[in-house]
Amino acid sequence: MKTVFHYLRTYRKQAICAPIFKLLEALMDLFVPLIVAWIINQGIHQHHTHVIGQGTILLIILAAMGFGFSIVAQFFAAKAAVGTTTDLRQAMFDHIQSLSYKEIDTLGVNTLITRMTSDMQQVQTGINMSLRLLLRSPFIVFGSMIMAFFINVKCALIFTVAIPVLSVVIYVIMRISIPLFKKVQSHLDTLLGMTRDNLSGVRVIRAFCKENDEISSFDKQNDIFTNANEFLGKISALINPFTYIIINFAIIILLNVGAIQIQGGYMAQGDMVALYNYMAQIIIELIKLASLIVTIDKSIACSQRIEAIMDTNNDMHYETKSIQIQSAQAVIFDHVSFAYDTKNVIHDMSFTVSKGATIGVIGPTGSGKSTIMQLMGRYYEINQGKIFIDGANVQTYPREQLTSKIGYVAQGSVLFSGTIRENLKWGNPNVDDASLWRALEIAQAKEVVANKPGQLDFVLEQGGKNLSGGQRQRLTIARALVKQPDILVLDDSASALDFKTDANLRKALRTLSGKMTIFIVSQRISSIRYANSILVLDQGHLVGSGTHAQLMKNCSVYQEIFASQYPKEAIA
Ligand SMILES: Nc1ncnc2c1ncn2[C@@H]1O[C@H](COP(=O)(O)OP(=O)(O)OP(=O)(O)O)[C@@H](O)[C@H]1O
Repeated sequence: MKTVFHYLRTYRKQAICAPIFKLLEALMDLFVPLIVAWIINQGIHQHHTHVIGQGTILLIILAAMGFGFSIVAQFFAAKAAVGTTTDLRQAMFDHIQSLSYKEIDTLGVNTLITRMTSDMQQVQTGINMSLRLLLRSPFIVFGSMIMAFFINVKCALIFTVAIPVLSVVIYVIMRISIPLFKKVQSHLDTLLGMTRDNLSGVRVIRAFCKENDEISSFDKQNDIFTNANEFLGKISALINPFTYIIINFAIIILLNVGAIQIQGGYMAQGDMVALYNYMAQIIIELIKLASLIVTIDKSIACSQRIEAIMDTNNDMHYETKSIQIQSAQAVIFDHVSFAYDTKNVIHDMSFTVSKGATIGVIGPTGSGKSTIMQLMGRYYEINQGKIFIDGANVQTYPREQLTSKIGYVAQGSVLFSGTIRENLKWGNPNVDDASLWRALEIAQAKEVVANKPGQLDFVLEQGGKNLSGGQRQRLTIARALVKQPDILVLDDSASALDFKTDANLRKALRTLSGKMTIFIVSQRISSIRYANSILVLDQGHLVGSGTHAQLMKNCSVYQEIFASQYPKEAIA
């Protein structure tokens, strides 16, 4: 809860005013039974008609004042709740941006989305309700008890027994339901993840006729979520019947004791009505308190889930002072080993890449090609060895300086909703249109954009889904080029291009040779054949490096890949 309180502090004034106005409203409510008793005892019983008139006017004034106080309290509570969660949501978003790939992998995207949306909404409701009702309900409950003592001590003793019993019941139910709610939210994470995977992979699902399988596994997860939610609902719903039983039992005793007191002449009939009204007020407040407790339960569970994200810190530390570097070597891997979890996926890897060279990276699926590309940008921290970019250890770079050096085009082409121009300018907001067209030309995307209505102003839908796979790949390559990085990494990012476009792309990239160090990760020999040097990976080991001709002589893995793609040439 400390994180929520931290952000609530900004709205301190509103957070203090809301309960104060709510208590003023409650105070009005507490006077009502006394005035009713006065009307009955003095006005009706003693036939003082003017008391009835005065009492009625007083009741109207109290109601109007209570209404006014209630509206002001609602205004302050809403302002504090919405303001706090807006700030917290922004802080959480900023914090997630600062997390490393490893932390995001560990947490999972689905839970991050649930925590930013549904959990945050729950916290907002919790703050709003707490500010208005958390003090009001106990104030009315204890206020009614104190008023009861002023009216009749014997009858008031019934209140002193009923209220602690009620408090214990509510506390026990609360203790049971908080952990249950956490479970429900984690089921919601899973359900959301399934929905997300299903919707983003809808084409694949249909292509494999897997709709029925998907529907049945969604049904299963939906049932688990529903059952957990129903169970939580049942436990929470126990609060009302239990509190009603206790209160009604207390009312029966009150009526009995009250009747004896009236018959003995120790209490007026109007006082009995007032006592009954106080008991009724206690019921209403306890019902509110019960639903408030359920809401607070949920908010506490949700705020703990939000806090867990805010407490997750990026274990990578970046230098803040930019470094001056100049080296003939663009990249050096010096005995690098790396594991995503416990098992190494990169083993004692060493290689050196000269500036301006074009390097091909090839190897079977899962051999570690993408991993070593990501290690260069320090997306993950290595376990052993050192990586140097431009002669400096990646761990000595400020984050922005390292990021600006590397233009990484990942396997999956990620584009965002917005115009093509906005997407291309991600890496360099100050670039002019002429430079954008140059980058598009090299990336073989010039025609794609030229043929779209509005050209650079053509609006891409979410994920760029109004483009073909190959068109998306070309735009992501152009986006990386716009950044004018020292090192360009094309991580299997030409896989959706036809052979002719792929060949044209490589030809255009050659014009950058000498100015930019280029890594081309590919499964196709044709894409990397003419690179200055080729790195061959197998099961996380560097099993060969050199030109195509050298590897054809001395690298069996490379020979095998070649033979699988050019069977005729391999035999010859
Ligand atoms: N985020 C991750 N968490 C855990 N393991 C991972 C992660 N990413 C990759 N791996 C594992 O690391 C190994 C190397 O994966 P990597 O993606 O680097 O291979 P690759 O050679 O690029 O494969 P491909 O050609 O299929 O893209 C694989 O065994 C893979 O399962």
